[in-house]
Amino acid sequence: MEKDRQSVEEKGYIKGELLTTIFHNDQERFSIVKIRVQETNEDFKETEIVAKGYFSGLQEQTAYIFYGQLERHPKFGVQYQVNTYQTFIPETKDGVIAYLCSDLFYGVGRKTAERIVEHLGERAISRILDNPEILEEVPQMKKETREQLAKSLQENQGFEHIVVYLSKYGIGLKMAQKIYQQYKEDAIEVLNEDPYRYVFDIEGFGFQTADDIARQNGLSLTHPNRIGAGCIYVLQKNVQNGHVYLPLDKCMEEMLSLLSHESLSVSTITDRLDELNTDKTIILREGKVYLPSLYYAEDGFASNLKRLMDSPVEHETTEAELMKIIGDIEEEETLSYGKEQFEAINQALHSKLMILTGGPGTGKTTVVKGIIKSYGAVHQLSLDPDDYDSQDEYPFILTAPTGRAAKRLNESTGLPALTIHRLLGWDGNKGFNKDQHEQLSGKFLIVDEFSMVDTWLANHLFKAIPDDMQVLLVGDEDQLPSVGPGQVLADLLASGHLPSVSLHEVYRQKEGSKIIQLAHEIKNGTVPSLDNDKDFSFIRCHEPQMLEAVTKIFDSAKNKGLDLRDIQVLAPMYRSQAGITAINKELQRLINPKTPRKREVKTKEAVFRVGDKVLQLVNQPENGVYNGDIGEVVAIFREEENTENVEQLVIEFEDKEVVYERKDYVNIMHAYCISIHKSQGSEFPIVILPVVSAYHRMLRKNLLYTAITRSKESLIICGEDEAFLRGIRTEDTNQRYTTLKEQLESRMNGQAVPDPEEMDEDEELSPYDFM
Ligand SMILES: Nc1ncnc2c1ncn2[C@@H]1O[C@H](COP(=O)(O)OP(=O)(O)OP(=O)(O)O)[C@@H](O)[C@H]1O
Repeated sequence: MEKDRQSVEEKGYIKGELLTTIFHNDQERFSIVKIRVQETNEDFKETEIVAKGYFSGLQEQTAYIFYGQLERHPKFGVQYQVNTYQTFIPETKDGVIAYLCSDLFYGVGRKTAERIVEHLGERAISRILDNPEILEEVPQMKKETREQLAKSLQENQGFEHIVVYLSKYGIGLKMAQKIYQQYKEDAIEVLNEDPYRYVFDIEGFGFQTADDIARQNGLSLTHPNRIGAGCIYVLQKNVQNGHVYLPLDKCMEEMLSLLSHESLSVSTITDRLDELNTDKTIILREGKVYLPSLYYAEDGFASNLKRLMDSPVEHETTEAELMKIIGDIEEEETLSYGKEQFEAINQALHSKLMILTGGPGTGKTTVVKGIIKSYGAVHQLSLDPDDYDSQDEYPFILTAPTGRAAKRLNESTGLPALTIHRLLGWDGNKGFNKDQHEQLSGKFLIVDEFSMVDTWLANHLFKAIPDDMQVLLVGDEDQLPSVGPGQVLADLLASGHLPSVSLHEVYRQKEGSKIIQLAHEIKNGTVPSLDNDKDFSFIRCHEPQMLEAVTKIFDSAKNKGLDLRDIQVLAPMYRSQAGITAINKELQRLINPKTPRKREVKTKEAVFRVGDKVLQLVNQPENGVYNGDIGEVVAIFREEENTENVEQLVIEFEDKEVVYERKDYVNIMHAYCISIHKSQGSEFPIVILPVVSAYHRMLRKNLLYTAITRSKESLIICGEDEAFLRGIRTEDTNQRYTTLKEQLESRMNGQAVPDPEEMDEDEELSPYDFM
């Protein structure tokens, strides 16, 4: 600290609190920010100043010391050009209060922080660290808050030192937190020894930052750690694009471009890749480079598929008895199953594992119900969950990858359904409770929306399926593949090793649905007519008129008395004049404008108001909310209005209310308009779909098909015919690199001899260790 103080006095500096970020370019890490000046040795008298420079991870409401020089901009006046900066650790009364009520300390709001300083003085932090019981002198502090604060302070003591150190390299508070969590007090030692380890161990730590630090520390550009980190970085980037592996030559090409240095040859990189493969940092097999988590996930999934396929099916009914059972169900349901549907029911009862596919309205749900009923009848099992208890568990497990898809499955079958994460007991930190050691209990598992399941989740799910369970995978292979890596459903179908039935005949069309007709025309590659119909309209407009068109349509739907949650705008991309961000802003202005009485909170990206429709962006099993859940802001509490003394935003989801604090606001966004990718697994009564040529990079057949099949009652496309027609003719040519088909093939042909060493490794590895 002494050394830092000296440098403060020697160099020009401004110490101050960051008020807002005016501009930020993520790629270049360049920001323009506004600072409230607290102290400076520069010739500057104003209380606020605009500073610009290359920062990463700056936090609003945090104090920094910026080193740089004043500049006079001809248009914007005096600005501060920042060369370096660091987070400021408080030593004054106000500083200690601000620090104590920052996001670092849960449950301490401004009032509590003020009381602490009032009773313990400016040296409060060191006094608490010396003797945590001193907090008992502070009135109105709950025992848990006192204990939590003392514990966090102890943790953060080491943390403060690391924050200051890392900030020299432009590493912000948030990233510093992640780094500290991983290495604790060894963080600095790791950084000095090998900054590239951060790329391996810390999610989101960029190769470029590690490279900058390594250069400053004088590490050679041909250092083996640099090549290793470059490889991991290239693989991680490709996993984000859905690939399970990278062909060696492609990996090499990307690494050469990333590491660009004249003395780095193909042979140096090849040698290094061999070493990385030997110590299992990567897996290199037959010219393919994998991250270990994905190699073992694919391998584990294929092994478990084979294990299940080799287990016998318990089914002792004669064909005649089965015919009778299905006939009785037809009578009960007052329908007659089509040929494909009958085949699907019959085959599912005889198969250990079966895939059921089909477009909208082909009767997938009808068949699922038929399968459950006939399985119940064959095995004389009641379908009523009330007839079971913890000793004798419910035999049917119905599950889906998202909360909304699970809810739909529950509504359409009338049986209990839950998300795969919940089924497997995911608790976020420790991973899944259910696995090969503690498997699921039940007799028949049905997984809906299987096209959304990625390689990692498929591996976890199948590990937990016991030998005596039958499995039905239901999906639509024409929809977008999973957001995570792999194309599990497509690969399983392409392998031809699993029994599968595809339903083609459309039943809902008989009720005259243009939406379903359009979906099937897209699927079959025929040119659809875009004439308006009772459940379909095409409103012609171009990009500049899009915001106006969407808001008008939205408004008129709302004026017809429809619930906000029933009208959904779906768009392919965030940025563009008619992108998701712009549409959300415009719809918020129309639907939920600012009023003097309406409470709101501001973040860097958005303003959230009471009444806003919002989307959850990540899985938070601890709160029971999952990526893709849609809710409404129902209350905003100021910090002085609750016992926790922190600002709170309350969001109501379908069956629960969840409280968000400022640090959680990054996990939500407005949901008037959401991306088509995020809408997978959900359905909405009314879908408004903007399609203009400005989206051309994204417009693909599977994307538009997914969007259209989200609408249940009414679909309104607005935009350009040509853009839409071109989009549905454009196949997604971004083939994902996967080896599931081959893995399965070799096992089914009896060629696979699993390496026992690798199998052991599989036991220890959790894919999420690598995320
Ligand atoms: N064999 C049949 N005879 C008469 N009606 C049927 C038959 N099969 C399905 N239907 C009806 O067709 C409609 C669509 O069926 P279902 O909901 O099962 O299809 P789906 O493939 O699950 O559709 P989506 O994917 O759009 O939810 C329903 O109203 C259903 O009752």
